[in-house]
Amino acid sequence: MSPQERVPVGIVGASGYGGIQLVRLLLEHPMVNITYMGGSGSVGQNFADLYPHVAHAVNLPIENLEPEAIADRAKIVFLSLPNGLASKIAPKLLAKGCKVLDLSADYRFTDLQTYESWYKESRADAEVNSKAVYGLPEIYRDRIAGADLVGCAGCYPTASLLALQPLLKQGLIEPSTIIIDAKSGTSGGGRQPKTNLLLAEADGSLAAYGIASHRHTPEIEQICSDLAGQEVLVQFTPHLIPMIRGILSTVYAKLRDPGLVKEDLLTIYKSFYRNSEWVQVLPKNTFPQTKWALGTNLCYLGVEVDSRTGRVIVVSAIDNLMKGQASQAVQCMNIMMGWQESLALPRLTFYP
Ligand SMILES: NC(=O)C1=CN([C@@H]2O[C@H](COP(=O)(O)OP(=O)(O)OC[C@H]3O[C@@H](n4cnc5c(N)ncnc54)[C@H](OP(=O)(O)O)[C@@H]3O)[C@@H](O)[C@H]2O)C=CC1
Ligand SMILES: CC(=O)N[C@@H](CCC(=O)OP(=O)(O)O)C(=O)O
Repeated sequence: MSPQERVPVGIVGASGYGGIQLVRLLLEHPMVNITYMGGSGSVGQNFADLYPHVAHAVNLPIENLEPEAIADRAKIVFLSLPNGLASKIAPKLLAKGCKVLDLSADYRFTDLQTYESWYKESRADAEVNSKAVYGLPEIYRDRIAGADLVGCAGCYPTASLLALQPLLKQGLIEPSTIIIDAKSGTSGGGRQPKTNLLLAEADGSLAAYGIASHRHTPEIEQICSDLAGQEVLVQFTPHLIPMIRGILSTVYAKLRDPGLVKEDLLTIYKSFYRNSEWVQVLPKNTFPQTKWALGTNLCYLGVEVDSRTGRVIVVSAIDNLMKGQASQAVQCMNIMMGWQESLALPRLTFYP
């Protein structure tokens, strides 16, 4: 297919970490052609000025956010912007017939009051929001297939929900006992300078943050409640780890049947994810490392049971910029467009 025959795609927030990962993936995608890049501080520069190492592959200007102009040039638009901006642009893009994938949190919540109270932003797009689908294909593939607007899942929620899904769907745990202990590399904080992400501040140190208050808590709870068919509250504690990319999420919960052993759980997990090529359930006594997932769309899961405490423990590893962000958005696009789901999605790490 020549570039002119491919579907034109726009990336808004192209200069950021999500933006450059989207560029990398979409340049390798056989069905799309990047025709528009948008931003704010980088407007007027060329993408290749910001990332000279990709100048041989792409050299588009970064332009102002003008929904009418974007819709004239693109049929699919990725919004990779700080929270609170997508909800101002997406309704206009949708009205012009675009399909929209938002990488921020704006379209992840079915209940806008929850979004407003956790994100301290008021919203005037309830009707549009009601049509958004949560972008985690291993949970909502069928809904994504019919959607025009996808609110791609957050990074910590992706790792944690893929670990929890079989347990909640099959009623294997007491939902009120869920504890999620998660660690992220510093790229999770984005490319904009922040003091706590400086090498001199983050290197050689490990710290919890957002304890009992992180904004991913209600997102995880919303999907857990849907999976369990009852209201679920979780204890979620994220940590900043002195490395660049990757998330490791360790999930704990009490088993309803204390007689279950790890072999039972492994059989359940392998069967549950047998048709999910992006979720790799590891063999007995094997637990994931974040470096295995780097640069890939994979989520690795390791499963254990502590018969002494009656708890199941699931360890989940993803690349926060890939399955936690950009490649998951491309996976959602493939499903929305009815294309082969794996198009342009890396399955092998570049790490040794
Ligand atoms: N980093 C991660 O691990 C993950 C991030 N996300 C979410 O994805 C979104 C993007 O994150 P990330 O790529 O890390 O962020 P970055 O900080 O790296 O990039 C943000 C982008 O937004 C653009 N931007 C900022 N303000 C405006 C504005 N007012 N108008 C237009 N463009 C603007 C910037 O453009 P410019 O340089 O031109 O100002 C930049 O391209 C966020 O909502 C984040 O929460 C989701 C999952 C994981
Ligand atoms: C290390 C770090 O700062 N991580 C970010 C989460 C990453 C992110 O951008 O969150 P979304 O997945 O919701 O977009 C944070 O804790 O807010």
